[in-house]
Amino acid sequence: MILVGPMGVGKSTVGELLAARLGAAFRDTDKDIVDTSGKPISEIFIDEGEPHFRALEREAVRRALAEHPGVLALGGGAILAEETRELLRCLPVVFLEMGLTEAVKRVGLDAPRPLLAVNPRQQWRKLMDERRPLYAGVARAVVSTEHRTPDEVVDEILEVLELKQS
Ligand SMILES: Nc1ncnc2c1ncn2[C@@H]1O[C@H](COP(=O)(O)OP(=O)(O)O)[C@@H](O)[C@H]1O
Ligand SMILES: O=C(O)C1=C[C@@H](OP(=O)(O)O)[C@@H](O)[C@H](O)C1
Ligand SMILES: [Mg+2]
Repeated sequence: MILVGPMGVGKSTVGELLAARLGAAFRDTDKDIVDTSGKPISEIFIDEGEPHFRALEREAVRRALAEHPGVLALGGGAILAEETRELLRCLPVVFLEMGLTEAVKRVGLDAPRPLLAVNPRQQWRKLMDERRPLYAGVARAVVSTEHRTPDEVVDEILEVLELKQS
């Protein structure tokens, strides 16, 4: 199962819980990139620039999809690559979503995201206008994460994918 959606929506948090619930392994392409390159994502953006990060990301996603049968969280911008969208076709992809106010709140609580470092509200709107159709296009199901704890988001994912034990 693959989780996509914008920065801060909870892909990493929910992915880990979902994997535990399914007794499956969890993997996160952002973490793979950090482990391989030996530095945080914010530093890769500063030192090598976003195009280089996107190339590392395409490779990390390709490898994870080939190697990893469990739950996989992608970085928020991974679906910008057509090659990645093509690889996701026919896979159980879930689009986690939330609105602007919630996004600004959550991203502020967490590790720095270079793309929202300056004027987060305006940047968020711009990113989501571009990305919403891409997320929706690859997803088999859309799950709202607002007013839900990460555990409740897991319940909803299992429900919509009809994997829930009754
Ligand atoms: N359902 C939720 N409700 C409230 N806060 C959440 C929820 N899911 C995640 N968070 C918080 O939002 C922040 C971003 O979560 P994270 O899992 O890193 O998102 P992503 O991987 O999508 O960028 C973290 O501080 C996390 O604790
Ligand atoms: O949306 C994006 O372009 C990005 C999302 C981040 O991952 P999360 O979605 O896990 O925050 C990380 O890959 C990088 O900062 C770029
Ligand atoms: Mg993440």
